[in-house]
Amino acid sequence: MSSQSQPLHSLHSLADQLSNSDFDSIPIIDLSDASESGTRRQALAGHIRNACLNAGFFYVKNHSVPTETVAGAFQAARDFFDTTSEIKQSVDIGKSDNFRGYMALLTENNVPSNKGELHEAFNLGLDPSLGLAQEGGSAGELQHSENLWPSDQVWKGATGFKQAVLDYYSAVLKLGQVLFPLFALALDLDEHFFDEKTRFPAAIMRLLRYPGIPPEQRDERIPGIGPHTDFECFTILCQDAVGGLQVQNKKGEWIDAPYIPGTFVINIGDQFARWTNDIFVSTPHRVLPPTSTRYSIPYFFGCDHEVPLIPPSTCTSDERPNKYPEIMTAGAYVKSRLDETYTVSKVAA
Ligand SMILES: O=C(O)CCC(=O)C(=O)O
Ligand SMILES: [Fe+2]
Repeated sequence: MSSQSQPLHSLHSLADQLSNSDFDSIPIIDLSDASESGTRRQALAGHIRNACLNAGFFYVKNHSVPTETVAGAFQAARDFFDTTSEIKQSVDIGKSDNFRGYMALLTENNVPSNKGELHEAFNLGLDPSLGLAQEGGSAGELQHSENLWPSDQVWKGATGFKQAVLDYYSAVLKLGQVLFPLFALALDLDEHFFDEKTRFPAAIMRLLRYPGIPPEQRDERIPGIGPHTDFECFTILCQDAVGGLQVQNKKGEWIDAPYIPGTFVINIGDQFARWTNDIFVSTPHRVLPPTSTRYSIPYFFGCDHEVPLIPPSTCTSDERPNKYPEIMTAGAYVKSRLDETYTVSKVAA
């Protein structure tokens, strides 16, 4: 099906109505109908629309990413973070021009008045070996480039690690490509609206490990990850069963986003909020330091770097003029946000 979608309800009136309501839980959306056409697909897009206009967060089930692929990625994360600091330092983010590689504990800080965050990370982007990355890009934009992989010489698990991580990366990339047309329908756009804009998607993935600490040793200024919004269009997050992720509603209350087996958590990022003239909401979230080691894998999905973030016609009106008249490309926007957040690690590198 490719036709311009029929509006589900008036997008603007629903956006106004939902911006005046609040949420105290996060909806679970069944993606079984993602491959359907007609009314079932429209109904699915309607559920996604309500979630994006209200909480900015939802779970998806029946997403078709194989369980073994997810388990393989978590095992790879455990194996990597359990190696030596020498192996981790061999791929330190300080060696990357592009935010790729390993970040040690406390080197990230979403809230400048804090003292760092209690997680370590391994960052990667669209890997050239997948044959999808675009060369070059304009000055000031985020560039596609090589990832930093540990070599076989320093770690005998290196090849298996890369394979498991890229298997997961490719599977979640496909899920992102299933979601973009549904977001288009949710915005009353032709479902192919994003196709040309996501040929070389800015898809940055992170393996995260939060060490467990006893509650009495928690320092308020050292969160697991401090309150923040994500930068890209949307995030596909897989978390283990430990818990600690919380989402802030409009009243300022922190709502738990617990582990639900077999699901991913999807949340809207600032690029989508800006692009949709704030019809989609990008919601603050944080992770409390867990009492036992926690692993998670966020995957940040953006559009091609050179795409200008101009709100589509369905997102503006006389009553809702464009709030962001300064036109930025997606790549320049994300780079400016990464530069702000990653100052700590660059100084430390
Ligand atoms: O670890 C999590 O559950 C959330 C991570 C997160 O919010 C992020 O990396 O942006
Ligand atoms: Fe986040």
